[in-house]
Amino acid sequence: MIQSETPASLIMIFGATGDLAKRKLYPSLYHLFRKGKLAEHFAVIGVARRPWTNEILREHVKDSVLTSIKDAENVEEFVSHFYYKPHDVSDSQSYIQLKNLANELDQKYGLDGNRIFYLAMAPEFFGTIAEHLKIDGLTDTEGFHRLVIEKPFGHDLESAIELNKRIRNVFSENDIYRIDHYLGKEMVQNIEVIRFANAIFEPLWNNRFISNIQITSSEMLGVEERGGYYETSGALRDMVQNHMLQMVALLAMEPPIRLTPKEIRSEKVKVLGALRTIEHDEIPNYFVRGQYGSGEINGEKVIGYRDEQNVNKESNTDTYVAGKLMIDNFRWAGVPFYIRTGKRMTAKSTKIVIQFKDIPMNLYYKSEKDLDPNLLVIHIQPEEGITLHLNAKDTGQMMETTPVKLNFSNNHTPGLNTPEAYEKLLFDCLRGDATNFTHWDEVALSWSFVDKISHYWESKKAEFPNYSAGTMGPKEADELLKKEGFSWWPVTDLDVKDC
Ligand SMILES: NC(=O)C1=CN([C@@H]2O[C@H](COP(=O)(O)OP(=O)(O)OC[C@H]3O[C@@H](n4cnc5c(N)ncnc54)[C@H](OP(=O)(O)O)[C@@H]3O)[C@@H](O)[C@H]2O)C=CC1
Ligand SMILES: O=C1O[C@H](COP(=O)(O)O)[C@@H](O)[C@H](O)[C@H]1O
Repeated sequence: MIQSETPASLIMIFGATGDLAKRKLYPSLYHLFRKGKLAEHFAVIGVARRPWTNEILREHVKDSVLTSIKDAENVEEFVSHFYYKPHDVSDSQSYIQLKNLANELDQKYGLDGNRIFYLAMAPEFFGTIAEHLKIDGLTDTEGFHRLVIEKPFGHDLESAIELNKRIRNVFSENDIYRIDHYLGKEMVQNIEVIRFANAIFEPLWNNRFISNIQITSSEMLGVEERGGYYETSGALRDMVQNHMLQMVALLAMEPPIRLTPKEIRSEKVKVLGALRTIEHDEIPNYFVRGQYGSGEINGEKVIGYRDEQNVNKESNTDTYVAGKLMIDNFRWAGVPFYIRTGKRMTAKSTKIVIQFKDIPMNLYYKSEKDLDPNLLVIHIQPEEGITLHLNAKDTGQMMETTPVKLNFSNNHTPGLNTPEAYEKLLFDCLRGDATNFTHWDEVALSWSFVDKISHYWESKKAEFPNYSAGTMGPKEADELLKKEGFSWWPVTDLDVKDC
């Protein structure tokens, strides 16, 4: 049975003064509190370097909640559960003080020794913090101890293995919750339900009926203040290694025998393991990289990537990636999964388009127009919904066909307010449900796939910039599909208009 309330817990947020905590974690915790999903028995300790007090943190949390939730109520009561501890991540004394405060709050709120350690900090600190939590006794209580880790989980396979070793010395795999916030998105979670709860899709979900699958995640924003981080990452590590490959795995996996984290993960792992390995010189046939130059977004001039703050003037960093993935198994042999993601593109949109094969013959061959292929579009964001593109008879005397759409839109359902990804993920973690977090095996396979591409790219100088801000990426990305008789479905034309 699904628990509707979380167990008593102490949540310790490392990086409590940072951007992620303010924009995502506090509003999400507040939503859980307001919906009655957060147990009355909860306390939060915010941890960071700056010398704040409980009062300053509470004001900060209040501000974060009121900025993002207009009709927030009982905010004073919510923030009264928050405490702050200035901290030095490499000093044992600091952890001992933290432990004393945690033990005190355990008693005060009746938290049963349950603890969640949320590391909302730069990844270089993850290993050190995990080790200190154990050495300095913060995990010495009776209850559960869970470690929530933000991305990026390593920079490549080697660094990810190293990091994993360090945290696994302290926490078991079952207690490690590696966040991929796309797995908390309503429509990403819906992929599984659309596939496995509808008799009409699953029989067609294979290489006999599907011609190709396209996943686009485009952003209008540039790198903003994250130039320093992005220079070491690029779109391949920032988006493909995690979010894009996770969506591929959910679309391609076999039905799990049970809806348990273990069974679902095991099916996803099989997909990632079946990704065709692309060797060095073949990479240009499968992957295209791009970097934005100056251009226009919403009628405003914007600078190119190389002129952004903390970015090298001759940077070779990819801000765009398009690729063809082949899954070499019985179900998917021969079906390309095209992915593309980038910054400073025409629209903010994440969509999945499943294109079905053409019917064997067109009875309406006398018509001027070709029949449009059937498409199933899963709208991840900003609209949330699904659209099925069919052909129907055009009204009138003639037997002409016209494309029609069957739409379901979450955004247009009255009273339905989709929770933020972080709200769902925090709720799951508090309940001990790791389904929508990435298992180490998935992380390792994703890195080994991506490493081949990044090694190749790092060995070659790119002709950057190669797309203007405000466009859908370099022309090579169109050619990638054109040579196989396909083209990218334009994301904005596929929007859900009504339901
Ligand atoms: N922001 C976002 O939208 C997203 C962030 N992430 C990930 O979340 C993590 C946090 O990102 P973000 O909040 O943006 O980062 P910020 O730079 O905004 O915040 C970093 C936090 O770490 C604290 N900190 C830094 N150094 C130390 C130290 N030596 N000891 C103790 N605390 C320290 C800072 O506090 P102080 O300065 O007070 O010490 C601050 O609270 C990163 O791993 C990032 O990749 C992932 C997805 C999205
Ligand atoms: O993880 C990341 O995701 C965001 C895009 O997330 P979305 O929910 O807005 O689609 C991206 O901007 C960022 O660079 C990356 O680190």
